[in-house]
Amino acid sequence: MALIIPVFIALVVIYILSFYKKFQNHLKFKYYGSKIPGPPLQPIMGNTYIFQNRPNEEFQIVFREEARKARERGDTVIRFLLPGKLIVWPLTGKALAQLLESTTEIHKGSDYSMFEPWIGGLLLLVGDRWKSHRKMISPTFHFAKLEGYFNVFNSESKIFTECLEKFAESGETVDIFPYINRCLLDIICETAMGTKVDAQLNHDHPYLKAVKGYATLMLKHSMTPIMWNSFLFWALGYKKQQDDYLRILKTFTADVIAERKAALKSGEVESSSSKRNMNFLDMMLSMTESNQLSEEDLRNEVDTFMFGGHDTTTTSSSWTVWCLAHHPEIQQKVYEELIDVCGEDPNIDVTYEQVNKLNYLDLVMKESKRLYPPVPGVQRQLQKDMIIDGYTVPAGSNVAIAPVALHSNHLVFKNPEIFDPNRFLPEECAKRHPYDYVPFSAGIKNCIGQKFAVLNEKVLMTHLVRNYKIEPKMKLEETLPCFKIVSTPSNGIPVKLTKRV
Ligand code: HEM
Repeated sequence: MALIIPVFIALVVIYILSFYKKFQNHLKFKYYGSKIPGPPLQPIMGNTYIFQNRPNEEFQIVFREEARKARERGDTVIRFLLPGKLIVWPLTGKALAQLLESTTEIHKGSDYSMFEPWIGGLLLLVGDRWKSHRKMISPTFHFAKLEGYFNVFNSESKIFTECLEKFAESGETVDIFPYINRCLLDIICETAMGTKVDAQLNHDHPYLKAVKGYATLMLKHSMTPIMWNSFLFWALGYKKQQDDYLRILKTFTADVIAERKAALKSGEVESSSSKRNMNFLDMMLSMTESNQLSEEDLRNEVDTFMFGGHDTTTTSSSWTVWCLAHHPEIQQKVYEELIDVCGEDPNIDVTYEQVNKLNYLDLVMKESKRLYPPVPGVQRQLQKDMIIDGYTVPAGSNVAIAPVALHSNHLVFKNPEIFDPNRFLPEECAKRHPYDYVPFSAGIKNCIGQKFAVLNEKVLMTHLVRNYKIEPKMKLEETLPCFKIVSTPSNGIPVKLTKRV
């Protein structure tokens, strides 16, 4: 009993000190932030007003607009100041180079704290653990392995086109986004985990609903200072929401691991004897058996792959469909190339060699990722002060790799709002700084699944475009990329499909 009062006082002091630390940071960020160009600051809330009372789908427009104004002033960086948080966006590939080429500034930004209880794998790791995990996982994406995934890419893409057939027959509008989402979840589970989940046949898959809910909660957290206090986060009911989503997400991946372990143990499936031929999960399982990886590391990497491997590709493929729907002449050119390279039969499997010959589709997909970057931005939290284009950005600030701003640079991409695949012809690419276009980020923490993602999307497109003519059922600007972890379309991807004969 006698201890209660001192313990209580100690807790109060710790609580006040933690606020004091935050307050000190706030003053530091305010001091440096006010010297970096950016939108006007309000006394305490800084730039919070830019995001308040705005629907999410307007955020990307606002960011592009602020970046455009900054460029017109001749600035190459822009800052956003929130209470206790300084965010700096380099606006050109050149200004971004210092961050992307650093081998030490690879810590994810403070917004990723919400990610931690969900996916603690490669994406969030740093230091020696990151290096050793990256080395272990890289063979999953060896080109010979990628070729081996083609069976699954083809068979799941065929189920996808079959699921759409009823809409072509009835002429009814279909929001193609959830169809792509389920197909790509099936693909990542089967290729990387060796497990069939048949999400395409089970439309209410709880995992997909939980991913969506968690992403929305994360975004709300990053934009709402009141949620940054863990007590208020709990008291306002957000912690319960978070825990409910986490339970679904974690149970799903735990089940995938358990099923694969059981199937291997019973001899129902056989893992390859050579590491080069193993799928991602079998390779991770063999590393846990030899104690190179803990059970927790294994679960974290599976969670990372599951998320990284389907939500990004879904968003990317969906925007490519939207671009094709709105540009019939470009769609026709893609179709002609497909017939030329893959032949007349729309249901025949496509091969690795054929896909590598689809040069025009490649340009189209690159341009779609420019206009609608699937990951609009990632943030790094600086460990040390960094000078970016003459401005001191203090340690603890967040610096963004922001394709949403870089890809709309009118000084690099003329008329950036226009969809023009020819921007990616080799002679055009040669005129730009390599970091002016970074949908998969760059440097040592770049996307490990980039090649997988591109091949997967290409195979999906070959099946869709060979089978159907796609028309939009909304104006281009009536569905907009949200500013979430990925650029989800605000009103889906509503299209009309007509069976090609
Ligand atoms: C169009 C699809 C994709 C896009 C646009 C994309 C984009 C990105 C971006 C922007 C990063 C962050 C890099 C950074 O912090 O600098 C990243 C990292 C990562 N991505 Fe992807 N990604 C895609 C597909 C995939 C796929 C299919 C997988 C796995 C199968 C995957 C797995 C990962 C992993 C594990 C990381 C963390 C890498 C590390 O930190 O070492 N991604 N991705």
